[in-house]
Amino acid sequence: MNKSAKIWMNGELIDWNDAKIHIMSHVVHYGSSIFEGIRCYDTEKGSAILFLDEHIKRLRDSSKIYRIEIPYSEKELKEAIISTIKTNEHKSCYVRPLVYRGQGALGVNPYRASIEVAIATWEWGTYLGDDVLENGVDVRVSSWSRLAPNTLPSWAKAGGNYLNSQLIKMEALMDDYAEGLALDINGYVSEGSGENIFVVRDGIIYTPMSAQSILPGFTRFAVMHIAKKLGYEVRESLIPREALYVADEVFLTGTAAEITPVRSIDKYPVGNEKRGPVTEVLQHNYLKIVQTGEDPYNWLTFI
Ligand SMILES: Cc1[nH+]cc(COP(=O)(O)O)c(CN[C@@H](CCC(=O)O)C(=O)O)c1O
Repeated sequence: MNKSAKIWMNGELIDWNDAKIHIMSHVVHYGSSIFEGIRCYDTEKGSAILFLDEHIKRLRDSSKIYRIEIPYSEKELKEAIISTIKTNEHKSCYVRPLVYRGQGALGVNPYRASIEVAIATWEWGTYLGDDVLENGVDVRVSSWSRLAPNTLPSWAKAGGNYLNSQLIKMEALMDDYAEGLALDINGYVSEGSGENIFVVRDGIIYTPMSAQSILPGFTRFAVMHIAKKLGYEVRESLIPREALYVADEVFLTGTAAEITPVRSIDKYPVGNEKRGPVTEVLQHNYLKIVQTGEDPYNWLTFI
């Protein structure tokens, strides 16, 4: 992992190696954290954070769902993020704001634990490996379902949700796949351990509905917006597992994953087993924004 000089913790910028928490923190025992994954890009017009306002709002939403009172305003969090990026002298980086329940008293009851806030930044290349944005990845359908509705809320980006993601990821890696795709409890396609998914068939672009145990991602939003602007029909719909096997194209989207083509699923080849034309044009339009800084949709915050 590419360490940076400083991590912001509760208002202070401290050395990376000193950014520690107590073992008796509630979060260590009960997974009581919420977080965001944000990218700052070194665009031709300068460094810019993609979807900053949206990520901070989703962090706020996650805190509301888990009844966590974040002790900083959205403005203060944004300023802290920008300050941390600049202190660490990043031109581009990945940003991880984290809110967690600290010390106080153990036991499930979270209300007696303190609320702590940290912001880490580091340089993080392509999420699923080098050259995958062009060559794609091999994935499998997981034997683990995505979170069941009304159990762990998938719209909250909470640490505990990623225990399900870890099971999906470990199972995929054990069989030499780059990623696992989970179905929802009804057997319809949901999402990857850390990404949303899109399926292209006969020129129509499909993606699971936001109520199908997914984290409704901003990259998913961006891809849907760009696709509609380009004249594609985009459908949020139930996608049966077998649709994956007869798709013309499949790709994953996420802040870390960006737009990653899928070249095979459960050893079934997808299309020509490489990035398809629809995936390529969407990837080109998405990356053009973060590379050139030309921002027709006002998604960038220049710092
Ligand atoms: C479960 C999940 N689903 C969808 C997405 C896509 O959301 P968005 O980034 O807003 O387009 C992410 C982001 N995954 C983040 C964390 C990855 C990690 O390993 O940690 C990310 O991509 O930053 C998820 O974790």
